[in-house]
Amino acid sequence: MSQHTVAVLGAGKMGELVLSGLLRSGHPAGHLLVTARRAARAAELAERYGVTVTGNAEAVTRADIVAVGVKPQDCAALLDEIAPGVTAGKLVVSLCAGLPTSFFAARLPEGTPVVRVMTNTPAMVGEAMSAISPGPHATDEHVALAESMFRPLGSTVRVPEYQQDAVTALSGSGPAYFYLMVEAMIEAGVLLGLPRRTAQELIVQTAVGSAAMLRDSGEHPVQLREAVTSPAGTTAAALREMENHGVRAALASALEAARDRAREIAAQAK
Ligand SMILES: NC(=O)C1=CN([C@@H]2O[C@H](COP(=O)(O)OP(=O)(O)OC[C@H]3O[C@@H](n4cnc5c(N)ncnc54)[C@H](OP(=O)(O)O)[C@@H]3O)[C@@H](O)[C@H]2O)C=CC1
Ligand SMILES: O=C(O)[C@@H]1CCC=N1
Repeated sequence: MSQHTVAVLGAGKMGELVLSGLLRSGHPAGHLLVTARRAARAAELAERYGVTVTGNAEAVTRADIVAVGVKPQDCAALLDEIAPGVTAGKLVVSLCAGLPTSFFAARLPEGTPVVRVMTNTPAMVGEAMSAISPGPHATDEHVALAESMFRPLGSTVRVPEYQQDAVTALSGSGPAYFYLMVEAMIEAGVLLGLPRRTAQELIVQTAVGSAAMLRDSGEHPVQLREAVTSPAGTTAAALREMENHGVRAALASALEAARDRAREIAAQAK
C-alpha cells in the first residue's frame, strides 16, 4: 500500500480521517495528495499533515488510487472534472453515501475499477466500521487495496454492493443514533436531579462499558440485557416503558428512512 500514491479528493471530515489513518499506519506523506474546495481548508490540511495540496486534476494525474470524499451532490461535477485524467491502472474509491458504483462508471473512462466504501466517524479513534464492495472492473486485488486503506481506521468487512444502502443506515449513520440516545439519557439524568456533569460521566462510561461487552464478551445483546434485568427490578420497569413507547418500532422506522434516503440521494444525483 505504502508504495501507492493516494489522492483524497475533497478532504472534509471523512477525507481527513482517511488521510490521517494512512499517515498513522506509516504511509509516507510524500505519497499522499489532498484537494479541498476552500483555500483556507487546503492551508489547514497542508499545515496539519505536511501533505501536498493540489487541484483535483493534478492529484488524479499523480495518483494510483483516487479516493472521492465529496458530498454525493458534488460528485457528478467532480467526476466530470477528473474523468480525462483517470487513465488505465488507476483505482477509484468512493466514500459517498447512496451513490452506486454505476454512477461512477457512467462518468469515468470505460474499464475504470471502482470500489465503494461506507465508513463511519469513529475512525477518529481508530474504531471505524468500514464496509467495502467491489464495483465494475474491481478485482480482488483492488478490494484488498481498499481494505489496507481503511484498516488503519478500524474494522473492515466486505459486503455485496446491493447491501450498501442498508449498511449506510446501520453503521454509516449509526454513531449519530448512539449520540442521540446518550444525549437524551443525560437530559433524563438531569430530570432525575443529577448534576449535568455527573449524568454525562455516568452515561458515557456506561456506553463505553456496554460497547466493550457487546464486542468482547461473546454474548448476544439479549443475554447481556437479561443479565442486567432483575425480577421485579428497576431495569424491567424501565424496559417496559421503552417498549410502551415503541423504541424498537422507532428504530426500525428510522433505519428504513435512512435506507430510503440513501436511495433518494442516488436518484437525485443522476
Ligand atoms: N459524515 C459522515 O459521518 C459520513 C459521511 N460519508 C460520506 O463521505 C462523504 C464526505 O462527507 P463529509 O466528510 O461528512 O463531508 P464534508 O463536507 O466534511 O467534506 C466534503 C469536502 O469536499 C470538499 N469539496 C466539495 N467539492 C469539491 C471539489 N470539487 N473539489 C475539492 N473538494 C471539494 C468540500 O469543501 P468545502 O468544505 O470547501 O465545501 C468538503 O471539504 C459524503 O459523500 C458522505 O456521504 C460516509 C460515511 C460517514
Ligand atoms: O448522513 C449522511 O448522509 C452521511 C452518510 C452516513 C453518515 N453520514
